[in-house]
Amino acid sequence: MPYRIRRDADSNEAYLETALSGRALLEDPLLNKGTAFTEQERRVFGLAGLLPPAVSSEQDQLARNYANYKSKTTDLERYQCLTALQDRNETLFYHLLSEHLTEMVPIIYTPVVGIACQEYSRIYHRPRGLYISIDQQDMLDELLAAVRRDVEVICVTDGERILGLGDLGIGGMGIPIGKLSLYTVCAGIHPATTLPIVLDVGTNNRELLEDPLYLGRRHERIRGDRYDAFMEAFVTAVAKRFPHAVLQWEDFAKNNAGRLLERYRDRLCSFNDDIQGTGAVTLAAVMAASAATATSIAEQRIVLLGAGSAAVGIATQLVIAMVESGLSPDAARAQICLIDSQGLVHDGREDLDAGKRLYAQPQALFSGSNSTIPSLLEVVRQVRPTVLIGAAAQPGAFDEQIVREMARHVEYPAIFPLSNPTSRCEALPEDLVRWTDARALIATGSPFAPVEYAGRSIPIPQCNNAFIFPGLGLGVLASGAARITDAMFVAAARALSGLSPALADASAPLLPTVEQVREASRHVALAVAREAERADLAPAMTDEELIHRIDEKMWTPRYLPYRRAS
Ligand SMILES: NC(=O)c1ccc[n+]([C@@H]2O[C@H](COP(=O)([O-])OP(=O)(O)OC[C@H]3O[C@@H](n4cnc5c(N)ncnc54)[C@H](O)[C@@H]3O)[C@@H](O)[C@H]2O)c1
Ligand SMILES: O=C(O)C[C@H](O)C(=O)O
Ligand SMILES: [Mn+2]
Repeated sequence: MPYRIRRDADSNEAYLETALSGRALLEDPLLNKGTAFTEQERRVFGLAGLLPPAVSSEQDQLARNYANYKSKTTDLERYQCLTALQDRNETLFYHLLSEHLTEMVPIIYTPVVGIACQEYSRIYHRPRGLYISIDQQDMLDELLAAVRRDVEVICVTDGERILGLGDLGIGGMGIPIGKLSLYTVCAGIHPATTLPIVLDVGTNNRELLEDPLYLGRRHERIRGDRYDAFMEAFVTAVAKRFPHAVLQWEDFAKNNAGRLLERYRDRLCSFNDDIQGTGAVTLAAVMAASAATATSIAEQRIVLLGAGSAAVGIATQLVIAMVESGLSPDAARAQICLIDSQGLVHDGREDLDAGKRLYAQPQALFSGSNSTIPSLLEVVRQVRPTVLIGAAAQPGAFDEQIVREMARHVEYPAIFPLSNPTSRCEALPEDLVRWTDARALIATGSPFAPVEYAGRSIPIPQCNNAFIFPGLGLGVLASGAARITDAMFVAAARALSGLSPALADASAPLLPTVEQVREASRHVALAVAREAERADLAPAMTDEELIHRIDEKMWTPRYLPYRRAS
């Protein structure tokens, strides 16, 4: 690390000590304060002449950067404006974000990060994190060593399933960058300790392969043994260089997502966010909906559109929670219907993988159906679900007929179109409100403005794994947990659902707002740490000790005075 945080012996005030000076100091985004360097700091660090003469306060800089942001006319320009700030001054970037969460999180995260990934090779201006190609397998140790920082959280993708947008190759790098920014925004993890990585194994996206500006390797995706050997070498190198880091797998295509999770979950502290993080936030929303309707989770009849990473992750955690509330695993699974691109997952189908087969409904139950594989509408008609969840990236899939059919049988239908970005969402909240006369309990994957209906303004909560993974990582790091388990995600879900505004007022949103996410992450972290201890994966600590460790890890982005290291 090129710096240390110390405390003054007399005043006990924190200060930052660094040996960097001149341009090198201004060019390190973790250290740069730009025009806020004081006269004295400018003298001590050799900055004279390198900055305009006026000294700005942090507030002046916030005002200047916010005005600059406000002058942009498109979302992509807003994204570029914010990432440019991140690349020159991280403290100011996070300070500005923390004051405009509702406005800016949708820019650096879903939905706008999706456009940024699609346009990655056109808007590229500066590298961030690590880009590792499959032909660099024998250099992995070297590449990780060059990071020269103590990394605590890694987020890695191979770019094959970026949100609901498909294979974006190297452009997928926008996702690990955005996810790690959220670790800092939502849980205070210091940006110096995070590392985004894209593993470039090629792309099958024709448009990218033919784009002269494309920045990734220009070949089809490499699969099979060579892919697996590369992943194995990657994990081995990570475990050697950063043995205590949390490794988050993100936006891998379905087949690889599940396999990598299973292969590595017991080898190092790793989890798959699309499977487990999504499972937990959705479980929290279902728990809150159960409480709001004075029912138990074991009574819910759940229909999931999609049977991929997100859907299977959601189903897995619903089953754990239903079993905890008294059902047998078989009885719990019987209450969950998965629907994939062919239709209902049922036991008459021969095309099911092991993950789906577990949830196969008896085909005989659906004998009234017109087709051998019942459609979503037919399933809704037959099952009369209390909860309808979308994770299939099929915009408009929850159409008026389906939603009205569901709402005929259930007083407060819970409907969660979770697919991202907004362009992939299964239904628009304003339609859901209208079709159900505002009875629907709604939560969406991407953010939506409140819906105005019958003289009311109905806020739409966001059901996004961002309410889970930052707090989970924080809890793992604070407790020193050795592994990450499904039970930790269920604990996280329980903690999050405990903060649901709907517990006190059944008509309130099912989940907290993004403005409350830092507090939510703190609760999630404590619950995760407690579960780690219960499972003997972390040393025993009092609540007080744990909370102290969690709070100590939560960085608040503010400038410190600087002193020169001697
Ligand atoms: N809100 C969140 O926190 C969150 C988290 C993870 C994923 N997601 C979103 O969920 C979506 C799916 O992600 P995933 O990782 O599960 O992807 P995936 O590729 O693993 O799964 C997609 C699933 O959709 C099914 N599908 C495709 N077309 C269909 C159709 N016409 N009808 C029914 N099913 C169809 C596929 O068969 C597959 O089972 C993405 O849009 C992603 O952004 C949201
Ligand atoms: O990135 C998000 O907004 C959530 C999720 O991880 C996704 O892949 O859609
Ligand atoms: Mn994801």
